[in-house]
Amino acid sequence: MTELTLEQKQHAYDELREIKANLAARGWFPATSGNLSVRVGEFTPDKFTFAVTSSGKDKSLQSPEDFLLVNEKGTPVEATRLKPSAETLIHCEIYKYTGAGAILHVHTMFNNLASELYGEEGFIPVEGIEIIKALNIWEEDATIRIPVLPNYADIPKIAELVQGAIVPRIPGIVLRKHGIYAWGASVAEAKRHLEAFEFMFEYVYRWHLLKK
Ligand SMILES: CSCCC(=O)C(=O)COP(=O)(O)O
Ligand SMILES: [Zn+2]
Repeated sequence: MTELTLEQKQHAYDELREIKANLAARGWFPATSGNLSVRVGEFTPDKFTFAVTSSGKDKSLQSPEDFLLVNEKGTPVEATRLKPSAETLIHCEIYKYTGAGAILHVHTMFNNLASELYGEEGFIPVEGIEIIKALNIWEEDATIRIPVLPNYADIPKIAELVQGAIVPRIPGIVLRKHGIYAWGASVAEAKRHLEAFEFMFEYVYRWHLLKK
């Protein structure tokens, strides 16, 4: 596998910096929550590298210590005192089984509420709303099911469930009462998917209240 260049690393960090600021401006990283990653260089399911946010940082602030490079096991590939996100193993599994280019994880009020509303079912159903097309699903009145996994304290235990939870046409997985992982081929696509999911969660929750 070819060595990464400094330019590739800087480009990935620049992309993460930009999307981090964008999502922070929406208040989508309350209380240091959330993590982001971008894959860099060549990919096989068993060997890849990605840039990920360092753990525990206030994601609404910028610092020279915001990102680091890790391998497919979530281990830093360069000497650093930075710690990768505590949830890096979930990113590893998503990359391995989807070949995605970027993953965005946020905790929002509406993804938490929707995840609890449908937590027992194991998926959040979304029926016939136009924004489903943002996931590149074009059928009329499409109904989709966004997978929800239990929010175990032990991250490796969650990571084990990721492969089985991935639904090929749905680029996201929700952790119950925790947050969403949304992915895409690029940061721009992952952002579009994330925005669509968050719209759906708000719709699902508000519609649930209106129906009562
Ligand atoms: C304060 S939120 C608890 C951890 C979490 O769910 C999260 O997304 C942030 O963890 P990280 O290690 O990536 O900062
Ligand atoms: Zn989280």
